[in-house]
Amino acid sequence: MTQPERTVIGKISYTNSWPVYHHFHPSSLSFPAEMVSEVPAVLNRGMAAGDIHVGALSSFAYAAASDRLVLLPGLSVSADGPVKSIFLFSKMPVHQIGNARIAVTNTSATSVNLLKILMHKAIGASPEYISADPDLNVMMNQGDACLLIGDHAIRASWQDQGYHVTDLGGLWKEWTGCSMTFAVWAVNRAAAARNPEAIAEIAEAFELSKRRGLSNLGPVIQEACCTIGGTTSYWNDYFRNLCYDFGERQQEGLNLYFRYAYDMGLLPQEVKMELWSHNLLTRVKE
Ligand SMILES: C=C(O[C@@H]1C=C(C(=O)O)C=C[C@H]1O)C(=O)O
Repeated sequence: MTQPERTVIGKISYTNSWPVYHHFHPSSLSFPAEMVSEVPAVLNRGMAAGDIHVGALSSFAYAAASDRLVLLPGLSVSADGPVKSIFLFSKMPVHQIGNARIAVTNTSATSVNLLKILMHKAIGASPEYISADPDLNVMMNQGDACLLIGDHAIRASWQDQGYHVTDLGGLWKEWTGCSMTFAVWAVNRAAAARNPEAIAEIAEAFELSKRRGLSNLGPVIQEACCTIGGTTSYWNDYFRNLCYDFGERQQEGLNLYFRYAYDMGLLPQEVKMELWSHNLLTRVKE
């Protein structure tokens, strides 16, 4: 007898996604599944290659692989203003960056491209970008500014080094008036076609986990305090500031980001977002 295929589910290792994953247990699913917890760049590669079948990834990476992926509805990591964990640290004020060198974290896709859009279109700067491991001190030795995301950005923001600190979610909101979506949940089209029942079960389990996680953030906050540090009130503010839905407001902001990314040649094709639902694909309103 052939072994049933194991469904591989991706999890963003950064705390920002924890409220959606806290009550999600692959062992409770009715079929064999395993979860891989990684930084976004690793999940992005796995989802594009088809090695990871379903889960969270950078919204930019979804767009780049949208011929192979469809979105799971109702899930994202978004912010309508400052995101509090995606920071540009710079030796000069952000509007004076000019053609300075910026070291960007190699763990991100969405924020690196958001930075390029903001620098070019909002600030009129033409910096040089180099990709680097996420380490504030090493990056600041390599350049005049650096971009960090997730827990690396949070930890770096706690060390006061006298740098200018710019929140990219805040800058995007100031410039466009829009919300920004950093992560989405997606499923591999072929995996969804092969096993729609499994994907339906996973989509429902994520939805339930998100609802439970957000209705009582206590355990997630405790875990964040223990593993990263910081106070209960810090993490309470952090999680409450993020939006985990993917409604019209989030879709509108993400569509605008995709349009700018395409204009600048960062994305090879225009993106028509498609939402998975049981045996049906729905196109997101443009
Ligand atoms: C809010 C954040 O969003 C993350 C940023 C990502 C990116 O830049 O590619 C990917 C996933 C998100 O979870 C963060 O990391 O702080």
